[in-house]
Amino acid sequence: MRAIRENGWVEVISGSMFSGKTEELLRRLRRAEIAGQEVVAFTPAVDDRYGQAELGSHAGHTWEATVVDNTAEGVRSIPDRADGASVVAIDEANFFPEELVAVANELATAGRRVIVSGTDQTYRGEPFEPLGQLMATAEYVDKLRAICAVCGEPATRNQRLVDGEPAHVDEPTIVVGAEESYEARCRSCHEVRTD
Ligand SMILES: Nc1ncnc2c1ncn2[C@@H]1O[C@H](COP(=O)(O)OP(=O)(O)O)[C@@H](O)[C@H]1O
Ligand SMILES: Cc1cn([C@H]2C[C@H](O)[C@@H](COP(=O)(O)O)O2)c(=O)[nH]c1=O
Ligand SMILES: [Zn+2]
Repeated sequence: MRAIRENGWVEVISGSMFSGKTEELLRRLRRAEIAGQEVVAFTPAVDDRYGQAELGSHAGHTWEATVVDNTAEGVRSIPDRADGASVVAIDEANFFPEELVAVANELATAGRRVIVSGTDQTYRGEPFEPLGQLMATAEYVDKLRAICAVCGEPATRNQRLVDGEPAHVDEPTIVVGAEESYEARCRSCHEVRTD
């Protein structure tokens, strides 16, 4: 006979910007709370779009969160700060370093339900780590699509715009922003300047 084990696991919610990742994360957290589970949420210090200590969606919904430095040290502080919570949520994972992969898996191995959300592609259309590694090692992955701002087809890509024009390939990878500097686009409509 097999022993009963209290397994934890990692769930990843990914996809383009505006695809509903944060709305989906908040939905899962609301349900966990209704089930009487202790929930803790973390957000990186770099993402100040919605104020400091909350997760926020483009539609304006929020959830109280602990702000963590987006450094290896900050990520390593998550298990201690998660205390006894059985559900650990991490939003905007694309701003965290690769140490997040080990920490998420460590928490799951210790029996926690870990829900990680973040966009999986840079504005260049490349993998946005650590999402690639998280998606590969997670038990559950949901990749959401937004609506392409140009043609209305399902959007999987992140269009960065500078003064209304496609951003150049040599720009920094990390630029915090929302509607003022990004659009969701499909593969055909996505553009990166190379001149
Ligand atoms: N191009 C778009 N496609 C779909 N939803 C959009 C788009 N632009 C704005 N939205 C809004 O964004 C909301 C999703 O916000 P959010 O959960 O914060 O997305 P994400 O976390 O994936 O960036 C949608 O419910 C909708 O109200
Ligand atoms: C594509 C891309 C995005 N970012 C930033 C822009 C936003 O602040 C977040 C994504 O937020 P969302 O909740 O998924 O809407 O990431 C970036 O810094 N670099 C990029 O290439
Ligand atoms: Zn399109």
